[in-house]
Amino acid sequence: MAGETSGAEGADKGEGVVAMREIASRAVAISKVYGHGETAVRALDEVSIEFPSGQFTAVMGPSGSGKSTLLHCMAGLDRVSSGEVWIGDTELSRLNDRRLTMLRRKEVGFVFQAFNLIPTLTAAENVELPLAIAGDQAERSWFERVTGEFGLAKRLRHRPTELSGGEQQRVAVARALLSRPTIVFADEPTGNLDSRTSGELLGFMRRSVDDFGQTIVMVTHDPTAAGYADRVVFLSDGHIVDEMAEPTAEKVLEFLKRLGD
Ligand SMILES: Nc1ncnc2c1ncn2[C@@H]1O[C@H](COP(=O)(O)OP(=O)(O)OP(=O)(O)O)[C@@H](O)[C@H]1O
Repeated sequence: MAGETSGAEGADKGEGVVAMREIASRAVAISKVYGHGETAVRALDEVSIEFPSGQFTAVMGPSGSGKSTLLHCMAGLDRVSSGEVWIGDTELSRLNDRRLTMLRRKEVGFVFQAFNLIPTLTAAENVELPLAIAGDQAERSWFERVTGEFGLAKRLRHRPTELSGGEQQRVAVARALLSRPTIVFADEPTGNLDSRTSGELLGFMRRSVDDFGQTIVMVTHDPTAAGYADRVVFLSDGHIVDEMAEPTAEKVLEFLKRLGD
């Protein structure tokens, strides 16, 4: 986990000791340019940001503003053009592909909009897959706690086609959490879910932050989804243009309206 600290968040006021909050992941002036010459697109332009441990951050912004690019670069799924990405104490650009893959397996969970489960495996096998690939195994009690919290205990022997969309996405989030990663990135995890099922999934994600101390960064277009987060970061044109603490759906909607004016 990270050695970096920030601010006085989490300060132990009783003893006057400032218990610094760890930073799970951070970007230092990262830029990402796709293509070359006249057709080059600068998707991220010197973005710096910190994601404190145990915090749920939502990333919002117009289509094409660089949200997915930010997530992919932070998760080590894509390389930055310049700048530094840190997961805990490790700077990703210094890693070769093999070490980057190993770090991703251990330290990073990723949830995609399109569930991305393996159709021939059961829910339990899907949840265990990343650890199995890494030659590892979760403690039974932790596996049961995660799948239990996500309401999957009675669905573990089912294959993805036998599960609802909401259940499939809960399997995907449980899979991302099982290795107790430093950070979980979720790219529009509720994009394919109806509002009731979205609310359920977001409730589970919120509890994984509150109960397990998980760190989550989630891209969303939905102000209601952003209302489950501790903080919202707004991207526009490859820049972070603002952020909001303790968001509510109403506050976020109001802000987005003003941003669009
Ligand atoms: N592989 C790529 N090659 C070239 N350009 C790309 C590539 N991926 C993204 N871009 C461009 O980079 C910019 C940022 O894209 P990105 O997908 O990060 O935006 P986004 O905010 O996630 O958008 P959306 O909300 O529509 O998913 C866009 O202009 C996009 O066209």
